[in-house]
Amino acid sequence: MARLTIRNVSKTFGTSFAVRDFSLDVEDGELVCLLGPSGSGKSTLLRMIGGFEQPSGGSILIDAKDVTALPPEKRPTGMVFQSHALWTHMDVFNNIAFGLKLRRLPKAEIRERVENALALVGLADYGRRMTTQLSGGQQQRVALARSLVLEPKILLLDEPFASLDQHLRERLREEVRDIQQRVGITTLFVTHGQDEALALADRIVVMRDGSTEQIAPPDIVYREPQTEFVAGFIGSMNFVRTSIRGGVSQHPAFPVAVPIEDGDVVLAFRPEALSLQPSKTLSTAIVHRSIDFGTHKIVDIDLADGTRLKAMTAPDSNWSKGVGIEPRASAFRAFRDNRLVYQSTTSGERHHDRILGNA
Ligand SMILES: Nc1ncnc2c1ncn2[C@@H]1O[C@H](COP(=O)(O)OP(=O)(O)OP(=O)(O)O)[C@@H](O)[C@H]1O
Repeated sequence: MARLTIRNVSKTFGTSFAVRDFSLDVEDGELVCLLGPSGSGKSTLLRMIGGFEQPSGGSILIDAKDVTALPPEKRPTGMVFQSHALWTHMDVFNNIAFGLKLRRLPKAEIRERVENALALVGLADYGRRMTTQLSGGQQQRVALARSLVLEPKILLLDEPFASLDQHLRERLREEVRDIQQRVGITTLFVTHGQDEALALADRIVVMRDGSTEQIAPPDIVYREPQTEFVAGFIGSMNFVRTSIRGGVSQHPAFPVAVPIEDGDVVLAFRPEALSLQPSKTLSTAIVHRSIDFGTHKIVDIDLADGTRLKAMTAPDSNWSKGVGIEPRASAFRAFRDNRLVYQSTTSGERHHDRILGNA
């Protein structure tokens, strides 16, 4: 078990920042996902923690010990990469045993630890197979076992399942979560898949351009995005551009109260927060298409100004052509220059409005 502290870490390549003034504390046994689009600095950050890249500034501590200047082999970290890089001339057993042999451990101990690691990743009978005779998923399990057998304090996973198909990826991430909890190992997991992060993480760090946009548990990142970027990156979100005058949105379909300073904002709300009505209500939209997911329908509608929105409706509902939309029933958030400036929440019959302190 170990605690990881990242303090004001930056990394520049030439004149551009890959990671910018990044700080994070990861608790004992916690699984944190670094989530962000391609190029947001996730891998660079992970490689700096593993010692494969040297920070341009800042420090990295494991259990309060500064490891910033240590090479990878001197750090208590284990890293699993996207491409597993197993040795093809060795069988599975020897791939996993390799690091233990370098440490000159007694043979009997090596055998026991390798067998335990194989059992942990569900490959108990695969020790004598050559790695070329394994499926992609099995190869990634061997890569994971090869890391875990060295009993690192911190496990670093860089998109380990990116090359696998969706079904296998989902199964393996459940397994990783299971193993991670059984072993209780502090873990950082890099992904650009929001589903993966939502399913796996104790906390998610949403990254963009080398900086943190939000650090929070998955449900909070989903329900309370702090920036427009996070709102758009996690889950399905509707955005409506409008301007606020005298505390009221000027958009004809969304004349909602937004008690903030005059100016342009983006209103954001989930498909499940938009209710459709028969078209006799105030504002109307045109149904573009409707997709039946069995448990619910997602209805794409177009507003008069061309804005396309998604509404989640009951599976037995049937919307076509013109519909009314009910803005008062929407729980929305307002963003200005990417920052959250206002949120409204609906609970039952009562409508609560809350102005944020920093609005
Ligand atoms: N060795 C390098 N030399 C120059 N620039 C680099 C190097 N490694 C990374 N970068 C740049 O740093 C930025 C962050 O890259 P990084 O690989 O950390 O992003 P990422 O979020 O992991 O992306 P992906 O999901 O595509 O792997 C990118 O702009 C990338 O081009």
